[in-house]
Amino acid sequence: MAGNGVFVDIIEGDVFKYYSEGEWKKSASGKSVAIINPTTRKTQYKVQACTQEEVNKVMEVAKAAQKSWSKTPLWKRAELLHKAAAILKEHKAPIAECLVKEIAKPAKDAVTEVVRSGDLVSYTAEEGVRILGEGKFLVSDSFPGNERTKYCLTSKIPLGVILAIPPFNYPVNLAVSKIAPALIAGNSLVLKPPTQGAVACLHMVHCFHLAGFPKGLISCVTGKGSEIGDFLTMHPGVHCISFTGGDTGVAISKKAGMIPLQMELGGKDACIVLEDADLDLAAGSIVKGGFSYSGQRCTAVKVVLVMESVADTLVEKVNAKVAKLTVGPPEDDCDITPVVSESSANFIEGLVMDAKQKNATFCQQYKREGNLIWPLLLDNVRPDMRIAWEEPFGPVLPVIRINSVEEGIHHCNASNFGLQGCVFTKDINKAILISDAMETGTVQINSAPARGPDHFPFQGIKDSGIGSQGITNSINMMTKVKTTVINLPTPSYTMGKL
Ligand SMILES: NC(=O)C1=CN([C@@H]2O[C@H](COP(=O)(O)OP(=O)(O)OC[C@H]3O[C@@H](n4cnc5c(N)ncnc54)[C@H](OP(=O)(O)O)[C@@H]3O)[C@@H](O)[C@H]2O)C=CC1
Ligand SMILES: O=C(O)[C@H](O)COP(=O)(O)O
Repeated sequence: MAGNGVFVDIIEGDVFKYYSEGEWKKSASGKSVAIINPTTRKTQYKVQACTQEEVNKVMEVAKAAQKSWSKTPLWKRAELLHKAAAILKEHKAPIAECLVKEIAKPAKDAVTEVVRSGDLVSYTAEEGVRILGEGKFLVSDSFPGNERTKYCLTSKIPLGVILAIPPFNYPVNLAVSKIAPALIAGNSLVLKPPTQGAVACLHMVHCFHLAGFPKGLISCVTGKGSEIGDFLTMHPGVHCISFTGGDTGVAISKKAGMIPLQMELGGKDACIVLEDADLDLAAGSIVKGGFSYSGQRCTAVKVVLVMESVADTLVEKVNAKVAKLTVGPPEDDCDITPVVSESSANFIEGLVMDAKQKNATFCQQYKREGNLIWPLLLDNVRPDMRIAWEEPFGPVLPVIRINSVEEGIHHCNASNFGLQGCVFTKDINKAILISDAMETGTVQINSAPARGPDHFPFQGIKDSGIGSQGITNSINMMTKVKTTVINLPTPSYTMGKL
């Protein structure tokens, strides 16, 4: 159970503590933030509402801890990360329980998230040892006008203090995808977890604490993003921000100082289905891609663009699969569980009502109880409907019928987002042409969009983000190239020559 066993230190009374200077602390604010269980809509947990002074302290100790951590041998950093990964996996049950209660993630998926996170940490340790152990060696005489008098050695050095802000939907996995690269690269890390998902994050941080990382190297401050977010992101002690979430990221990028930003934001991933597609494969992928975790994935299929000639058959196949989805509480491991908050459910309902008013075809009856929304496929959606462009982040999927591939690509590229997309066809040549034409960070051929496996590059263009994630890219992003140039008095290849 949350806050029990090895986790007993992280809670006092009914409020979870925050983590600073290697210790679990109560905030001087005396205030707490409630975490509402999306299923019961009652307060499940409480976390500290940290103050600006506490943020200042965390930044100060992060700076000092980073100095000695950057001198810690790479293999030792890797060893600690492997240890943390093992502890995390060992305690997957209580952490997964938090995910069930805080964000209504289906029970099995919650366990998968924790195990995947442990694997991500281990892989990052190994990748870090490999890529940070390598540098470049350049000689000067390859550039016009130079003799061979300069030897240039490059290596990668840490940035300093990394601020990590993950979203609610993968609070543990999208936190460690920032923490592990930051640490292996020699940085310190300040985590601001999402409010929904904060308690799962605090448990995860305790696993790093148990692994024995130096004091102050990792900190975790809790509080509402709307209250402490700006103070954190504009803090002069931060040298890099790694953020995953919605439009908040766009606002952060406008306010942050001259520091590297890694932004993974929203998406409206399109699924283009051609006449020659394997329609069973497409239907299965659309249901999995559109409805897993109730559509609350940035990489969810968020609009289907299907050729008119196969649309009836595809819609029929998708509907047959939608009918089999189980709907209910996450504890029962249902496919469709309550969405994260009442405001999110209201937003989704707004999109559905707009589509209804504009005469979309409802393949199922719209049904909602509290935050639980039954899966809904909307056929014959047209571009004047909001659902054609906005991301519901819920179990509602629009189908737009198209008469040409160009029409599909045009719709995809007219979006403000450009995260992922997918195309279903048996013609690989066509698939490649479509992939090149789609303005998205990734295109999947004959499968639904997905971030994983976690070592693949993951990036969005336009409003979907800045930079690229994936283990290797994140490690590189959290480092800076340092060069040392050896200047020779005479060209190095002269000795021994006549
Ligand atoms: N491209 C990607 O990889 C992913 C994108 N997303 C996108 O994220 C959205 C849903 O996630 P959600 O968590 O609701 O996104 P939000 O943008 O609302 O929140 C993300 C994080 O930002 C914090 N935050 C809120 N306000 C501020 C602020 N002013 N300064 C700094 N941090 C702040 C939140 O804290 P708090 O919870 O306390 O408000 C949370 O930790 C969707 O749009 C989705 O597409 C989600 C996952 C992956
Ligand atoms: O937040 C998200 O939606 C994730 O980045 C998606 O991850 P997945 O595609 O591996 O589920």
